Amino acid sequence: MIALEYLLFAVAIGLYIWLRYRPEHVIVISWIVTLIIAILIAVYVVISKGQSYALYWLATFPPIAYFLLGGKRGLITSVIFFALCFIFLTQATDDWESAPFTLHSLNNIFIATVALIIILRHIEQTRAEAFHYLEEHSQRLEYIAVTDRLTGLYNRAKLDSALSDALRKTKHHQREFSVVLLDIDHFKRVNDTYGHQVGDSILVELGQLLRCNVRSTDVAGRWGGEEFLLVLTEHTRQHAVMHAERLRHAIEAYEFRDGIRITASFGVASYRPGDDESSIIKRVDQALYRAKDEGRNRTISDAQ
Ligand SMILES: Nc1nc2c(ncn2[C@@H]2O[C@H](COP(=O)(O)OP(=O)(O)OP(=O)(O)O)[C@@H](O)[C@H]2O)c(=O)[nH]1
Repeated sequence: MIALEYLLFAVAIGLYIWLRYRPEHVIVISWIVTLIIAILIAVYVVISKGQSYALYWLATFPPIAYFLLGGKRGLITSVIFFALCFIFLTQATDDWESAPFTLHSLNNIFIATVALIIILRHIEQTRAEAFHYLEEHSQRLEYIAVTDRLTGLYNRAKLDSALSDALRKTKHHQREFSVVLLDIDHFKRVNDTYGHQVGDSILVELGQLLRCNVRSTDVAGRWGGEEFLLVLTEHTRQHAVMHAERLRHAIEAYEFRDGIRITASFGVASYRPGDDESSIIKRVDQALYRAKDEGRNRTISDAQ
């Protein structure tokens, strides 16, 4: 029996260590470990014939169950385990002639255990609430860190990291990728004519238009002022130019707030071996500059 106990104990420890490397099986392994520990404690109580030192081990079960199974499951498992142990021990006192405890002491153990379960439930609930609060808070901070406040698109910091990611993946997997830089034409006039607030609304609407027109794998963000950058993964230059042209027509056809219409100029640059962040941005900037220079409301690529 003792050998079996050691074996079960070793299995429980082994499974617990394995958990660290198999997080996808966390629930199944947690249940198995909890069950093994419940069996170990129950067997120990039975073979020691309910000696008081053995009964102390009962108190270790609720913390383990809460730790491994979480608040709700830990509570239910602890209650079931203790109800079964209590029934078993009450029955056992009839069979064990020299039972080392009285019903009174068993009641005391029962009451102390109920108190322990309630305290652990409270601690677990507080821990879970704190965890959810921190999780929500960190998601909110993460959102703020990568989002442009006005348009809700990604901000410059996120675009920088998306650009670095795209470059790394492209170099590693020999794939294509392109960037598109667009700038609203004569935006100063919009501000001067309708006011800065209307200008802001147009930037917001343009942000929504861009968001609806990029794939989930692409990244669209505000590069600064009235400039927006798209990082288009797995886009050849030809595809990126077509994409930019579609967007340009969509912007031209769109009726913004108060019936205002705007146009935008587009620069397109595609990855060339040896590129880094600054070289590809320099080319897309030059392409955009040429689009402006050649009359605006057009798309120019770094191959033209
Ligand atoms: N409303 C608003 N305007 C902005 C914002 N950021 C930049 N601008 C304005 O964008 C305008 C950019 O002006 P310019 O750089 O002269 O360019 P443009 O008038 O668009 O002319 P081209 O780019 O040459 O076609 C300026 O008037 C800025 O004040 C913003 O967040 N909100």
